[in-house]
Amino acid sequence: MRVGIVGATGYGGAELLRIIHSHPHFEISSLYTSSQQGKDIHKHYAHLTGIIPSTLEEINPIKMAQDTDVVFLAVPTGVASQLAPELLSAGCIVIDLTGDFRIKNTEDYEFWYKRKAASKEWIDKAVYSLPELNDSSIEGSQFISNPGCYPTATLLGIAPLAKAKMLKEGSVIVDAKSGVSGAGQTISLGNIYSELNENLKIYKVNHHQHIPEIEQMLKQFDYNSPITFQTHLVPMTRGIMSTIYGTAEGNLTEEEIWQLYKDFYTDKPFVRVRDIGVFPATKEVTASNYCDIGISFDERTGRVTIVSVIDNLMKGAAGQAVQNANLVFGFEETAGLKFSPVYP
Ligand SMILES: NC(=O)C1=CN([C@@H]2O[C@H](COP(=O)(O)OP(=O)(O)OC[C@H]3O[C@@H](n4cnc5c(N)ncnc54)[C@H](OP(=O)(O)O)[C@@H]3O)[C@@H](O)[C@H]2O)C=CC1
Ligand SMILES: CC(=O)N[C@@H](CCC(=O)OP(=O)(O)O)C(=O)O
Repeated sequence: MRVGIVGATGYGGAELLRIIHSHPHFEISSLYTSSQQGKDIHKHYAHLTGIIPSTLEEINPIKMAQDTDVVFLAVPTGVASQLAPELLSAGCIVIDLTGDFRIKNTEDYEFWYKRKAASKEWIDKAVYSLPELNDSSIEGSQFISNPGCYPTATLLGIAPLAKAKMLKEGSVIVDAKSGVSGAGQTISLGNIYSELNENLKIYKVNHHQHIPEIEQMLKQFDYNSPITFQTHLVPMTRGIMSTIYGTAEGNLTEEEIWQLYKDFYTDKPFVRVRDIGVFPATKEVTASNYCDIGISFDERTGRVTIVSVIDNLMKGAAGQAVQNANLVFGFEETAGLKFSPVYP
């Protein structure tokens, strides 16, 4: 299958290139840019020298539909709302990594993202796919909305308890932390070395744009309360740790809660539930598509602590996008994604 990538010069795009380069069923066909037409990709990314010889092309939906079988959009949020409908109308299959089509309620999108929503017609056509939590097959879908990085880690951490209706309404608090590549390659004052090094910062307090995405999915599990969700920037390149607190209902023991998680993810190749009392670190999933989960139940307080880690560029973005593309084309879910984490 011929793959086109829009935003190949960004971090998500670079990670897509790394995966697709050795994918058994996909091949890199065309790379598209809004600012570097005619340049070779290795002029932007020297690490790709001699590996991926490809010249960046201008974005032209009609030609893209002819030249590719699937297009990944690794562009800033706000860009896909215009671009995706043009590509879809031209006949492309689109996997969108941005936030533009995840939130089904346009008022919610505009409130949290502070920008105009995409057209409702296309939002309704977009299939939001966090593969481990999908109720039905996405094979044959034309338009996939790939989940956000924090929602992926958080929802995989909460889902088994929430779906089992064992989380007390109003009790969920999420304390999440991300490496700096989560902000992409765009330069900003907050992301320069002297601001980040030996520093820990909370940001977007009570206003993070991923809150409605998480709550939208929790509603599908019949958990209807708002959540408290905070995000922190950590001086590391990759990784997200989402630490989730919630009050457990149903008088289960720690072992029973752990078993619930083991059973829930038993046939899910990318989710690894750790043994009781063992908690994952971000480095243990670096550069892989795994989400690792650790669980503890405090009988004194009745609260469960769940720790969920991912690589934001992999399971949080490009890895999950390829996992979704595999499912759309009916390939093995793990095709091209079987590599182990890079450690140390
Ligand atoms: N980084 C992460 O961990 C995650 C990112 N995402 C989402 O994935 C998307 C890509 O993120 P990321 O790779 O980090 O971002 P980057 O800022 O690293 O890259 C974005 C790329 O988009 C291209 N671009 C910019 N403006 C336009 C435009 N008007 N039209 C077309 N292309 C444009 C640029 O390439 P060029 O100038 O060559 O066109 C740029 O390289 C974002 O929507 C982000 O929210 C989702 C989950 C996690
Ligand atoms: C570290 C960091 O800045 N992370 C970004 C993740 C943004 C992202 O992935 O945006 P969408 O999924 O909403 O498009 C943030 O917290 O906004």
